[in-house]
Amino acid sequence: MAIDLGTVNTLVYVRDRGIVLNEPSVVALETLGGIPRVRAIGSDAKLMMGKTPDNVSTIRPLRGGVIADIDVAELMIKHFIDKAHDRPSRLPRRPEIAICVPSGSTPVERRAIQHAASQAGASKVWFIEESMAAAIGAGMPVTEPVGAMVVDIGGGTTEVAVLSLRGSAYSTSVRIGGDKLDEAIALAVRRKHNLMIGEVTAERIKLAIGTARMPEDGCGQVIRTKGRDLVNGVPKEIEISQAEIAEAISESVNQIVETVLNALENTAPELAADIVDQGIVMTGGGALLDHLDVILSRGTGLPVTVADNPLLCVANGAGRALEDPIYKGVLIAA
Ligand SMILES: Nc1ncnc2c1ncn2[C@@H]1O[C@H](COP(=O)(O)OP(=O)(O)OP(=O)(O)O)[C@@H](O)[C@H]1O
Repeated sequence: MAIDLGTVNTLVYVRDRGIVLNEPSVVALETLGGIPRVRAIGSDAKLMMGKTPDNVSTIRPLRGGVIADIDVAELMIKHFIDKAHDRPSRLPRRPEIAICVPSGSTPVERRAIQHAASQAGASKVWFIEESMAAAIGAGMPVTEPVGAMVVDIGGGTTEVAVLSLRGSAYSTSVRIGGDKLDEAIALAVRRKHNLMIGEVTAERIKLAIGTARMPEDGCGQVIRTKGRDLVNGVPKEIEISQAEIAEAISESVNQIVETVLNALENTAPELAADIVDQGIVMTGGGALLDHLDVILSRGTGLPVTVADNPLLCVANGAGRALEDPIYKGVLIAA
């Protein structure tokens, strides 16, 4: 079994069956008589975000590429492993589990993750770097003596790595991902339209009309969105254009391009030459942002491709690393 423990989504991969679980990394806690208990985890908890009464809170235990709430993260991991077990399967009772962790996680956090996996029945726990898993999942030649650059844009972080011979020749991570784009959209709507919107609405706008490039006609598509008027406090509906979104997220997009340029500058010449031939591969949900590949290609002067099913690359790659002996060495024993 392999788990992609993401800031926004958690995926569980099971040998011979592929991805059996793909749910938001969200937990809803309800406090009754001063004692908190779990109300919902995953998709059900996400539906409650921003709509809870005072005694219920929705928590995203991973934020910005780090584990913000270890106890809740542990609960969530155990729940997802149990749920994957519940589905009819030929899962061994005590599987080996490879977990893909945020690169910024500390030894204490990794121990907590290991503890949660062991509690849920893992016979052995392995860790795998997110960018390595992403590259394997994208089908990149990570076992060969060829430099391969992967840019994994998740919810909390963007990980950039140059991989060769099952190892990482250079890697870096910045706390810019889908969440930052959503925040930038919410801020722009507040500043320009005096309208307060929640993070779920901001993400919905991004998924509907988000783009990394200014529309050629200067405005692009327009959608209507609702929120609370900051002046008189009542609900209101406004129209927002693709150009406004492109402008709002441009700073974050530029930072992603800068991070990749920085990585290229720090890459050994022979590996850099391979990247010129092979190009850059983007993975993670952020890779689906309209025209981001074009902007990155323009900024670096290199070919850029988006992996097939970029949201699934990390989980598929971690699963493959566990099953295929060719990847021996990329897993780190917990
Ligand atoms: N079509 C799309 N356009 C733009 N962004 C998208 C699209 N589809 C998904 N996303 C964004 O991708 C992000 C989730 O990606 P992913 O599941 O790869 O992240 P994660 O693995 O949970 O995060 P991390 O790797 O930082 O821990 C969310 O911010 C989501 O809004």
